[in-house]
Amino acid sequence: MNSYDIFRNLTRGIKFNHKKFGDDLQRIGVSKRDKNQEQNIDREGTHNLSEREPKIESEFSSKDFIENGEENWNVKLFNDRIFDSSLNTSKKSGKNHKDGNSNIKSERQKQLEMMQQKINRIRKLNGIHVWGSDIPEPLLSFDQLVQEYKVNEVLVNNLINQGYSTPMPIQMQAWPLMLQGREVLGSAPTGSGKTAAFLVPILHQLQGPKKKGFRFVVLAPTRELAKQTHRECIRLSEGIGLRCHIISNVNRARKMFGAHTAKKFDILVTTPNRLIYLLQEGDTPGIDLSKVEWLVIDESDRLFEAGIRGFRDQLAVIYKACSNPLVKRALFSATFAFEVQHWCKLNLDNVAMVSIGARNSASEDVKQELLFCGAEHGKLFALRDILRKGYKPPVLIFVQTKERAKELFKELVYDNIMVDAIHADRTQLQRDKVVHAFRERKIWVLICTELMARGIDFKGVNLVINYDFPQSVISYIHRVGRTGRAHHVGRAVTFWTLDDKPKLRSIAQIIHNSGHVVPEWMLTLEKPGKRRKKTLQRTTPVRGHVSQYDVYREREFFQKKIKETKSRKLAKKALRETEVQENDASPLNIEQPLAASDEISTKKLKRKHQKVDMTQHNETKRKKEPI
Ligand SMILES: Nc1ncnc2c1ncn2[C@@H]1O[C@H](COP(=O)(O)OP(=O)(O)OP(=O)(O)O)[C@@H](O)[C@H]1O
Repeated sequence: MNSYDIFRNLTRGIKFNHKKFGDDLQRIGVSKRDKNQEQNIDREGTHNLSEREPKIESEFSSKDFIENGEENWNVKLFNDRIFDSSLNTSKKSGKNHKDGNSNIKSERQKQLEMMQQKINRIRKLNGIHVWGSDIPEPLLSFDQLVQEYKVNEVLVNNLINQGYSTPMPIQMQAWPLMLQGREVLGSAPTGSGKTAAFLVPILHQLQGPKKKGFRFVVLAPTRELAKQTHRECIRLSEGIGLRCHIISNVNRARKMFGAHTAKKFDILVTTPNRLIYLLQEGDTPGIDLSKVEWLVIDESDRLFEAGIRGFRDQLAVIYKACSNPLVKRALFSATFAFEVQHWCKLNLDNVAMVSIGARNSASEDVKQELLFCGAEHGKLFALRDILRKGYKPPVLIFVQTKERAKELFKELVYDNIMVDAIHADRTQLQRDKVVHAFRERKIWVLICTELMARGIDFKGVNLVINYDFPQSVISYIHRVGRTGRAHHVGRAVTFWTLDDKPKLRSIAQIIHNSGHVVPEWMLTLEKPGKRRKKTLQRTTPVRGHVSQYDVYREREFFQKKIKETKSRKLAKKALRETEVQENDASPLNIEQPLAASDEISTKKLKRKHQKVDMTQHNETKRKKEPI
């Protein structure tokens, strides 16, 4: 239910003076009643706004918003719908309307219609899809920020100093919405400026430092992304005086944010885990979030995931800690989960949803291809082949696990390539150094795990190689999105083997949808059933070793183990046999009659001993013989 629904329910049965409130009623979609309606209403004695009002949820449902992400999706605004519907209801009312049609469509309505058409055109041109009530017009230039929304000029200059000349589509629509204080769910392709889309309006609204404590919190799924957002925040707020902090060490942060010192800061960028640690450890929370005015969840679908990978439980604790009743929330991501959308509709106040381009699609600026490598060891040949033919650094290579990252690193480090690896086993300091060196172009090829798949903005990555096939479509979109950012062109090559065939169709479809060529048969592969799809999403194929050398080494290791265990078993057996022999020789056994089975086993033993004696005899004989 949005604010207009609430308004409609509250005003049920109330008659409005159309002369006085004409403009407002028109804005929320109540057309001037004709005579028939007037009579009906009088008879019923009510003025049921909700019945007259087109329900946006049913006409322009969230499903439309999500599913009609295709190009032919006709963006219809809430106001547009209302306007059309007011005309439609008048048309339906028959004769009276025919005469009065020209009166209803007043000059002002015509102007409104034209304006609306213009807005629709802008949105269509930029692939902007919106859902919600009363969505403002998109901004087209930075000047509009200053002139219409009175945004701090220092902030706008900081944008220009970054080399930005015009707003990106997500910024065009998210800026006016957030500047009006609206809660937003924003989705736009990778590398399309979502960070600035939420930073600019909030930095403006904070109105400089206020010594109140944290008023703006940004949550990011990884430390690397939090660091990047923190840096961007400092860059954009330069000259405004806002103090931005990132939690790198929780113990230091605890001392820093104690009840008094926390007042020094305005903005906090962190991962949910670190914040939770501060909120829950000890008797009193190590951080006060009661003054938070804006809470932004970046990579929202990742943070909303349930289970060990997700942060859903942590988010609940953080929401609770942001106890300011006026706190506003905004969620952004390149990929869109129905669950997040559903949550937003239920929990956010008059939420506005903005989506750029088709839902869950890879960036069109990335040239994507699939490369069949046969089996696991074929990948290393393929990779060396790509690197040998010539490549333009920086290059990112994604692998499935940290073990594989280490193995691949060992392989490439001797190939005369400036290569390094980043994964969860490396210390924070090492990770920071690697990221820094990669940004500085001291490292040409960076091997990484899923850790670096989301949000990280390395300028000018030319090539992304999915050495291991991604676990899901979502993972694919984020991984290849590390290149082709901010309208630069990039390339992504995805290796696949027969083990990856079950997931091939979905990834091929994504590549096909973004306008790149994939073999036709891949698109017609059988779709997995619902249950299979779920298990596929959760599991990854067990991959062998990266290098053939490791395979041999492992085989040798196991063969040695098997030999060892065999010889151990034999030794044990021999020991047991000697024990039996000793027992046989004991006077106790001579006295006692043997059981039938014992008799057989002793017979067997004797035969074996005889055999052993014979072989020993033969060997000694052979030794004595001249060669
Ligand atoms: N208006 C703009 N004009 C030009 N470049 C911009 C603009 N806004 C942001 N950028 C640049 O675009 C790049 C990508 O921005 P950002 O990291 O915010 O993308 P994103 O949409 O958050 O990507 P991801 O989904 O991968 O997190 C950055 O290098 C940023 O500096």
